[in-house]
Formats: sequence, structure tokens, C-alpha cells
Amino acid sequence: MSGIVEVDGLAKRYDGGFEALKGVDLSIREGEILALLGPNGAGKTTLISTICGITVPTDGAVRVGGHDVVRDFRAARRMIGLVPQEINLEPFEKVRDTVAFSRGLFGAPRDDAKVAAVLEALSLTDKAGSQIKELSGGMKRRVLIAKALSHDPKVLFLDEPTAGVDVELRRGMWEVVAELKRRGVTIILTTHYIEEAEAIADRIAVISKGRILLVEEKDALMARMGRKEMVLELSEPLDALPPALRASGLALGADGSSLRYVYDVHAERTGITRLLSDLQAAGIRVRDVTTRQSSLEEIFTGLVDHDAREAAE
Ligand SMILES: Nc1ncnc2c1ncn2[C@@H]1O[C@H](COP(=O)(O)OP(=O)(O)OP(=O)(O)O)[C@@H](O)[C@H]1O
Repeated sequence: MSGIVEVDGLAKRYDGGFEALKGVDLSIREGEILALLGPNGAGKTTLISTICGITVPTDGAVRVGGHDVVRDFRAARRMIGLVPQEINLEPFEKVRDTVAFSRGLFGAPRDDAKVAAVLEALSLTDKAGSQIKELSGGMKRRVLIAKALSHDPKVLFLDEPTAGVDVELRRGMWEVVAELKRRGVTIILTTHYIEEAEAIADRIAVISKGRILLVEEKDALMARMGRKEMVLELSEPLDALPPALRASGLALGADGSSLRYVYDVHAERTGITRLLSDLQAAGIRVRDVTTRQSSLEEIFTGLVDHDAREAAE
């Protein structure tokens, strides 16, 4: 089944020779929330603006709802809403008017009920008659989304929707995104905040240096992350692991003063109880125990670092 957005072999070389995208393939499913994670300069904005038909690719193609974004720009663009990172609103304009104006830009006929419905979806009904300058930062961001939704797009792109906002506003924005998904909008968001991807995305794509390194269901990724590492600091260092403990999955640290055990937190049996009694039986005394969970952050950093090392070789 083809996705609502199909990206095939997309490449972008800017004037001056810099290759911002090096053959990106991506299929975005209707109704999903896809988070695009990547370090600065990875190509996130270039990818989004190429999908939106604002940047012209050097190679490859993008189809949105079956329309080629270059050859059939207008039809493709009508299906897309784009929320920029910067707040670029006219301070004296009224909320209702700015949303209605955006709709007009797409050649959509005037439709007050539609504008009212969009404002309602973003909890801006009370502010419809307010001037932009009267709004808080969080409300202004919601107005940007309302403008992007004014022509009823099927796919919404959010470029860093919560960059530089406080935790409370960020959570408010996540609720807005969840509500839009419930209303059937497909959402692609770029973010630097890994916990943001963790909180709201159905799938996660990691991009680095113009290439997609991974696209995976968040739940599958979380299951992969469901591994924990337990470190046992020993009262007395060991020269080697006693034979009775060799099959236990324990690894002795380089200086012999700690043991490491990796287990799956979701497993019915983690093996910890057994391990502790085996240690006691072997006469090994433990001074301290710490556990740590591998996080999406580590998976992400590991992927990007590995990519950087390969590039350097
Ligand atoms: N118009 C341009 N001309 C030349 N190079 C460009 C142009 N626009 C972007 N680049 C370069 O392409 C690379 C990718 O930029 P892009 O903005 O797509 O990255 P990004 O992942 O969105 O980064 P950030 O998270 O910092 O916004 C960067 O190295 C950038 O300097």
C-alpha cells in the first residue's frame, strides 16, 4: 500500500555544491504521526521544504496524495499544511482574519464555518476576535497551526513545534497534535527533543547528514530500549568469574571490582533473584547495585555517532 506521502531517492544539492539530501526514501502512512529526529544541519528542513514543493530536488521525486510535488505542484500543495518554526504573524490582525486570509491564499472559497471549526479544534474560539498582539506565545503557535489547517490539508508538517517553549506549553502542544491526529490529519514533525518524539510519535525517523538512518515504530524501538543494565560493585575484586557463574550472563569489569548484567525489563523473569542467590552461594559480597536503562536518546546518539565515524573512515 502506498503512503499519503511517498519520497523516492530524493537528493538535494544546493548551489555551491553542498549535498543536503543524499537519496532519501520515505513512505508516510495516512493518519500517522511521524517524528523526524536529527542533529543540526541533518537536512530536516530541506526534506520538509522539498516535500512541500518549496525547494526543488536535484534528483528523485515526491508524491503527496498521488500528486508529484514538482509537476503537479498546486494539487500536491493543497493537500499540505506547513507550520514554520518562526512566528511570523501580523500583530494588529485579528485571529479570525489571519486564518481566513491563509485559506484564501490556497484559492479556497470563503468559508466562515470552516474557519470557526479550525479555531475550535485549536481552542482559539474565545480569541477569534482578538488581535495577535494580545495573545500569549502558546496561543500564537496555535494560530500558526490554524493558518496551516485553514485550507483543510490532509498532511501537516510542524517544524520544531516546541523549540524554546517551556514544559507546560510543550505538553499543551502535544495535546493539540494528538487531537489533530484524532481528526484524521497525518502529522510529520521535526524535533530536537527526543522526549517529544517519545511522547507523541507513532513512528520515528532518524536523519543524519542527508540520509535516513532508521524508520521504526516507536513501540518497537521502545521494546528494544527495554533493556536495563545492572552494575554490582563488589566488596572484594575478583580475578575471574567463578565457574558456577559462567552461564549466568554476568560480565566481569576490567578491574575485577564490578559485575555487569543486562536484562530485559519486559521479560516475565529478569533472572535477578536467581543471580543474587547464585552470587551469595558463590560467596561473592556485593557493596552496591545500580541500574540504568538505555534510552531513545542513547539509541539516537549511538546511531548518529556511528554514522559520523563511518563518514570519517
Ligand atoms: N539555501 C542553502 N544553500 C546552501 N546550503 C544550505 C541551504 N539551506 C540549507 N543548507 C545547508 O544544508 C544543510 C541541511 O540544512 P537543514 O536546514 O535542512 O538542516 P536541519 O536538519 O533542518 O537543521 P536544523 O535542525 O539546524 O534546523 C545544512 O548544512 C545547511 O547549512
